[in-house]
Amino acid sequence: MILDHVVEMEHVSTRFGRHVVHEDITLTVARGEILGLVGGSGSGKTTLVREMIGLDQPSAGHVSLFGERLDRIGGEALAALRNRCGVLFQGGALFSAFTVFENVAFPLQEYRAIEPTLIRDLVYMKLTQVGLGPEVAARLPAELSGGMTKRAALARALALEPELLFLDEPTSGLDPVAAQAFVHHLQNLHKELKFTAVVITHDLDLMHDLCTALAILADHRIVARGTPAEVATNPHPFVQAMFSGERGQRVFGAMAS
Ligand SMILES: Nc1ncnc2c1ncn2[C@@H]1O[C@H](COP(=O)(O)OP(=O)(O)OP(=O)(O)O)[C@@H](O)[C@H]1O
Repeated sequence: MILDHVVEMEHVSTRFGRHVVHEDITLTVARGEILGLVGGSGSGKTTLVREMIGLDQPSAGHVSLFGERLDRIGGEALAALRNRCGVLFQGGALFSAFTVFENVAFPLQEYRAIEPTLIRDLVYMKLTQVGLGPEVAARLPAELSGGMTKRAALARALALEPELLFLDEPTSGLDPVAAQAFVHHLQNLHKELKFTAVVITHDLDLMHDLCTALAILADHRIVARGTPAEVATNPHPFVQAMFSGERGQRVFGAMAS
């Protein structure tokens, strides 16, 4: 069977001046998988994701999104590809002066010519999908709890029914109970909507419960890539520090030993 690759990065190197971030990275994201992108602070996770959607260009190598080489297409074609992606930024990043309704409606008004009544129905549908009641629609972001903010931001990221979802530390700032509920919700949505996702995370529970694959970024390269169970047994020192510690052992148990 030929795997359908949503993202393909080939021999990607990234430098900012003399500062080397990535060196010869080859990484694919298969349709339907939830790939956890894991690495230390400053290891280049965000930059890698920005390159996947053409917001940054690598210094060498190339990136394909939905089978199209990003270095070979123009602005309009790139915008069309980006519209097939949803992004959940770290911390939610809702527009603070807009209500939840207006935040979720924004991509629908911006990118699609849709009747106002249909927009209203779609917004309420998205809110239901992420587990928010209609009473939340009129609230401002400042009036939401951390968990509700994440859910509202997820509703906005899902507004255009993306094939590919980028989640930047989706559980950061949530207490363990809210984090677990959010991950559980993402799992159910993934079953229902069958999107592909790339998740930047440091959360071992999320890696264990949500990710179908992990890619570990260290020493400017992808040093491990595979199922969470495969990656947990990788001998690279960064991987071992992460998975063999007390918390890693508790979450991954026998997998990492
Ligand atoms: N536009 C830029 N100009 C110069 N340096 C940059 C730029 N963008 C990123 N960097 C540098 O590249 C490195 C990787 O940054 P990046 O944000 O991708 O890391 P990260 O793994 O996402 O970090 P964190 O987990 O802390 O968010 C950092 O040293 C950062 O300072």
